[in-house]
Amino acid sequence: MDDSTTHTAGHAAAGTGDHPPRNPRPGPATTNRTTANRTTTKLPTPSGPTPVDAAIEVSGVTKRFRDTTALAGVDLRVEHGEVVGLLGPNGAGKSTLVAALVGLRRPDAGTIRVLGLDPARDRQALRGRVGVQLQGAVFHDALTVRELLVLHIAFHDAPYPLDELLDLVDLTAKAGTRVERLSGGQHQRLALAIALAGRPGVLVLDELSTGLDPGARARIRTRIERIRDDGTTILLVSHDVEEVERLCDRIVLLDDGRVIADASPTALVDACRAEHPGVTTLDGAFLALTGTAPAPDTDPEDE
Ligand SMILES: Nc1ncnc2c1ncn2[C@@H]1O[C@H](COP(=O)(O)OP(=O)(O)OP(=O)(O)O)[C@@H](O)[C@H]1O
Repeated sequence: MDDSTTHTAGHAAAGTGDHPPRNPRPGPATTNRTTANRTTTKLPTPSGPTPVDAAIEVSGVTKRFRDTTALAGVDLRVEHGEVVGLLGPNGAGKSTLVAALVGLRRPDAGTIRVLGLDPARDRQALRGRVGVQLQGAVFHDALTVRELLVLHIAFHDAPYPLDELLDLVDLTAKAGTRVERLSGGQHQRLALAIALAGRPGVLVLDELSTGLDPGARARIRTRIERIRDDGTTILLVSHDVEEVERLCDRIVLLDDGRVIADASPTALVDACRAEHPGVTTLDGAFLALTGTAPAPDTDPEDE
């Protein structure tokens, strides 16, 4: 995937209307879940009056790859300024959904609107208004970090100054290093810098801190908190339940290409506990709801 598709140019700084203050939607409702091999679970889902124009609106989206259904009718709404975590087991459809959200894949059916635009059709118009950090992004290896960031900064109307951007992702000391010489974690932070360069109103982060050491992870999370508190809408795709719990207002749980839960972290655990009394943590709720909990240890002497 090239840089231009991985990351965006343009503008949308704070105060342009793309990201008013954070405004998570309160209030319980229910979502039913039925699968052939698991119990039906009722979970709270946000409710209440919905504004006309959300930052991200996904409606009835399906995507098939030959005999695999990656997305099977996904509905998702992310309000302006909301921070939503997208969780799900391997193969749940998270990356496929992200690819559709950033215009890299067209759904077979359903509609997607990001800031009111169709990401597949209106990619140019969304450049700079949506920042995207994808797993495994590929950049121009021969450029230095500074050169690459200067290039991306030039795409935007109201970008971060270079020094601020480098500091934001802890790469000041690596500004003169060629991209090919970066470690995996440094490369990941460079991808984040590129996603952030134009101060986007909507940020899609796919595995924000995968591959980062604990110190780098903590620093990046603190910085994302700052960006979140400025009112940026964030969709955070992650396997890291702790990270999602810390950063997100709401969690959308995807399994087998379907949304099986949509609730605040606390509401999700509480609702899950009603059917799985042992569940006390988000980790536990994830395992119970997705049916991925390991089988209890069996004592051979019992057999
Ligand atoms: N290009 C493709 N061709 C065929 N099948 C695909 C393709 N991309 C994804 N799939 C399939 O679609 C399903 C969803 O994959 P996807 O990568 O979206 O899941 P994911 O939730 O991101 O998984 P992970 O957590 O492992 O990254 C999987 O069954 C996967 O094998």
